[in-house]
Formats: sequence, C-alpha cells, structure tokens
Amino acid sequence: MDNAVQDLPFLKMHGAGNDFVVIDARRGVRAPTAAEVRAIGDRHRGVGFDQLAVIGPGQEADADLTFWNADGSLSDACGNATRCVASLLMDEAGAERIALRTGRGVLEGVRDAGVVSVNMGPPVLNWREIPLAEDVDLDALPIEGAPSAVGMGNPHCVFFVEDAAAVDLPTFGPTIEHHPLYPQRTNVEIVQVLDRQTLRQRTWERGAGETLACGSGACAVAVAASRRGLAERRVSIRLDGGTLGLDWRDDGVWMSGPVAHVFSGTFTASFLEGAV
Ligand SMILES: N[C@@H](CCC[C@H](N)C(=O)O)C(=O)O
Repeated sequence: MDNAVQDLPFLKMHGAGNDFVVIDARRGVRAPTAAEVRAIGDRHRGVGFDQLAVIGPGQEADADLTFWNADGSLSDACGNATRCVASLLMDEAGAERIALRTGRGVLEGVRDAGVVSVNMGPPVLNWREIPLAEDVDLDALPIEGAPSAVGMGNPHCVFFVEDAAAVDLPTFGPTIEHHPLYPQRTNVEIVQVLDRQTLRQRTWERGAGETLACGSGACAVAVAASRRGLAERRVSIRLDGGTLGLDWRDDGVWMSGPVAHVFSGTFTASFLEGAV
C-alpha cells in the first residue's frame, strides 16, 4: 500500500468574520491529523483559521461534522462553521434544509431568502452538566458581577458589562478560559446591552483567542440575557465581524447570519509532510 502523503483540497469560509478551513472528507479525501491541523492553522506558514471543520459521510444525517480549534483542540460545537457547511451542502444538494451531525447532536440548517440559520439546540443550564468545578468563589473573579454559565454543546462564560470596549480581553479572556471553575476551559463572552433587542458581544474563544464572531457564544449570550431579564428571546447581536440574529424558541436556539466561501485551494503534500 502507498503511504505517501497526498495533496489535500480545502475551502476557506467565514461567517461574520469567524473564519474556517473546511475539508470535505466524504469521498476519497482523508481527514487531517492533529499535527496537520496545527500546521494549517498557522497564519504565517499555513492558511490560518479560528476553526477547521471536517465533513464526513453522514450517519443518521446528511453529513457528519468534526471541529478543531486553532490550537489543535477539539470542540463539539461551532455555530458559524455549522452554518457555513450547511450553506455549502444545501447548494450542493439544491436543497433549502439539511441535517448535520455534530458532537452536540444532529442540528438542522435552513436557508430562507438567502439567510442561513441553524438550530443549535436547547441550552444546557444545569451547572452539573456544563461541567463546572463546584468549589470556586465567583465573587473572587476579576470583574464585577457573577457571570452566567451556559452550555451549547461547548462551555460559555457570559459577563454583562457597562462598556464592552473597555474590557482588556486579551488579558481577561485567558484568565477566565483557564480558570479552575472550568476544568475543560471555556469560551468567554463580554456583553453590553444596547436595548432589549440589541446586544454587543466580544468573544474570547477557547483554543482560538479573540475572534470576530462566535455563533455558539451568541446563542449563549441570547439565553443568558433573556434569563437575566435584560433582553427579549429574539435579539440581534453585534459582533466585531458582523451581526447575528438569535431566536431562543421552544425547540432550541436558532442562529442566523452571513456566510462566505472565500476561496478553494490545495495543501501540498510537501507542506503536510512538514507537520509535526
Ligand atoms: N466559533 C465557534 C465556536 C468554536 C469552538 C470553541 N472555540 C470551543 O472550543 O468551544 C462558534 O461559532 O460557535
């Protein structure tokens, strides 16, 4: 058998500036190794991405999705990449509806008047299921006001502040990402309420750092704002890279927004052979 590394085709996509490398491993193309994911994620020597999504053949769904963060860690959920891949596969199938199996379960994607939405499922609000450490003093956190912990298949720690721009996210984000409260690390959202239908969000992502948008984070923010009585269940969230629409319905949190296929390319075998 020939074990030589082959070239690897990919697509570059983004949703509101949350950027992705997408590898379609359904037909003959292999999924990348963890070392290759890290090499591809290097914004200087590779292509760079917030997340890398691998599309696999569907089991109980139209396709399976696996998500990697830029640091080579895995995540069960990635809302914006799910919307990007949903758009891609709906184009391919000439369909307006699709089911994608992720670590968070089978998620439904729909396109309506050109807008791609995904039902990210119901939020997890039970602390024991997120999971959180139980012996941490929330009042000792370096910011006023206890955060809201929301699970969307991945962990989110949501802080409401008066002025989101004033928060030093590159310092504060990693402190919370690695806080002992979250044994599996966490995504961190800083939120300013503009009015009951409009929120401003900045995000520090687990495994990726500060990003221009985070879809599962926006779901967590909408849920937390509604539960705190700060906003309606249907809100617009302004992120650094664009605006997402959120609607917390009985069947789950629906998230909609822009998607873009930027370019397609091929990682060369010689580049992939250098991945360690
Ligand atoms: N950008 C994402 C979230 C990606 C995963 C996250 N960094 C994690 O490790 O949980 C989104 O759009 O949801």
